[in-house]
Amino acid sequence: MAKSRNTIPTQDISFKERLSALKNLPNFFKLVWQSSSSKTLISFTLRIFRSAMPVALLYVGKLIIDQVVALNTNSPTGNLQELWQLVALEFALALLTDGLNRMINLTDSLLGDLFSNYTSMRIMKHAATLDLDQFEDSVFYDKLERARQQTVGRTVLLSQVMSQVQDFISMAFLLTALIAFNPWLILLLLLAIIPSFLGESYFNSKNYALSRSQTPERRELDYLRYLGASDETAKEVKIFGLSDFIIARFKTLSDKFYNDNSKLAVRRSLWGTFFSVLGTLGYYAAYGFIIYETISGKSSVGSLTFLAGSFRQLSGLMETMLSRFTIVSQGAIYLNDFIDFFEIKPKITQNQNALPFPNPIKTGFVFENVGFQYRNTDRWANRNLSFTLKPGEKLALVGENGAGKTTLVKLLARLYDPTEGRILLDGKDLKEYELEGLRHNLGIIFQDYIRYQMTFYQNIAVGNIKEIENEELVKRAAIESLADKLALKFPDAYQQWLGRRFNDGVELSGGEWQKVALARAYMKDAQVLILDEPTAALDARAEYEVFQRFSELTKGKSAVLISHRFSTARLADRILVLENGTLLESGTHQELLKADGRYAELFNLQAKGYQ
Ligand SMILES: Nc1ncnc2c1ncn2[C@@H]1O[C@H](COP(=O)(O)OP(=O)(O)OP(=O)(O)O)[C@@H](O)[C@H]1O
Repeated sequence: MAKSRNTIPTQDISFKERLSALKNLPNFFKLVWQSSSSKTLISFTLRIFRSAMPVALLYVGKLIIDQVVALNTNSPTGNLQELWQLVALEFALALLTDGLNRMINLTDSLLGDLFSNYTSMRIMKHAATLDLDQFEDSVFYDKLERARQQTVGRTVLLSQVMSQVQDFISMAFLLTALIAFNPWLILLLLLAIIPSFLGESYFNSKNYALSRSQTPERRELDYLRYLGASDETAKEVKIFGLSDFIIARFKTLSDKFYNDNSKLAVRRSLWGTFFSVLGTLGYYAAYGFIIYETISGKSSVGSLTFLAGSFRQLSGLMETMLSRFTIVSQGAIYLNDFIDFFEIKPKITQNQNALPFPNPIKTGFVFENVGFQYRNTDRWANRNLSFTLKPGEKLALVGENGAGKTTLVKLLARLYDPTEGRILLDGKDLKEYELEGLRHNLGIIFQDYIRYQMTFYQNIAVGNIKEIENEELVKRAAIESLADKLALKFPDAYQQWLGRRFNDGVELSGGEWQKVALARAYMKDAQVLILDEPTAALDARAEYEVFQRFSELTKGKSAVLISHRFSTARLADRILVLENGTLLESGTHQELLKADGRYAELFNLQAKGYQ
């Protein structure tokens, strides 16, 4: 399992790289704004008000203390009424601060949810445009996985950036006050904070590099978690007694994960403690200095509390802002993955002046020396394939496992484009036609069709989702594939939930699922019907009936049947025998038997089994 994985090297991210990643922030805010412009605006406005609160509170506090001292020393500036007014003002400011905090948290969390939903949808939308080939690339998959993580993780980035702006304004207020008193205090402040900032930024880049290098393992952990505890895998895991094997692999991986992470966390914590001591030292040096100035009569007691409070708050704010800067810039680096994902473009596209799919097809499909290699392999899944599929013709593809039958169908549907040679439709390259038209005109049921954990009705309607409201069509498709009898057995008839994943779902047998999947092929008025081993799970009677139906229903249409059962294949007008991706023989059942080649050999082998 581990061998097949691509490993991503642990790279350190330099300060410069992190700074340059900040250029992703405008794009990020564009997405936030698109998620909800009103909530973004509200959050921003609330934070501006909130940023003025610390200095206002401290200043009112200073005025209160000066009043108290004046009243105690019977100074002429003492005024009891003013004192109580100030206390009431401070009380109101405290209430307002609390209210603003709550409103900010609420807006951020709502905005975060909207952002997460919006970006999840954007990811699904973009993923749908990409090629099958791209999904089979593990580097792509890692990117998709990291982009997916962004949809949740980035909501934190959102409030972090907003808080940064808020703290910046608060800091400007406090700094003005501090500079007015003594600019040297600022120097002390910086000296106390810079080591802590450098430390934070160093460890954040280490964290990012580590977490990035762990993406393949994280995917494997998720997969193992799914294997070890899911309804779809439970049966086989039990029968083969795989649980210990899966858990052992999980443990090895998760232990390695834990060890790598904990080493870094411990180092980070030790250095963090050291830097925080430096910060505290800086604060007390400044505090001592302000006390000295007050004792020597250069400033009032109120000013002492104001300055000490400002200094403490400023040092706290700066520290938070600096360490938040590294979090924000790190978050911005993660955004690279997100933005990268959206920059992946599909290769299987259509031209601007693409031709509409012909209706009806006139001369049919022609494979001209078609060859295809899957990504990251030197093996040819198909090679030197030349044959035609005429309108109205029924073609059967036979051949041993791995002979290239399914690949041929995928090429026909342009899920992949040929590596060499070309496929023509009515004399023109398939690439010149509109993709949607092509896919709409092919009714394909793959052997690994999806068993949707949805209703029976929806399971059929997915064959032509535009017609989901067309009840008559769905029911007719069910009748045509012989799936309609299932509805009679279900308590909820067509609205019966299928599969066990959700409440009240009914599980079907393999053959029953196959009938449901077959109904999808009849949902569209496709010109070419392709069934990839459509009857493998059907019993003998059902198979016979399905094919009777199929022949009736596809009259005048082209059809491709992939089957390992020769009783099925022999019904075709022409049979293509594939071996190692190439065309070995072709002809009618009788012709091929007469030729006494591979087809005859395989046919007789199967017939013998029935004797
Ligand atoms: N997604 C893929 N990536 C890489 N190789 C693949 C992929 N799918 C199939 N192959 C390889 O391509 C070859 C042809 O596979 P294909 O699925 O076309 O065979 P098939 O004739 O349909 O087999 P079966 O009868 O078992 O369904 C096989 O050797 C297989 O290993």
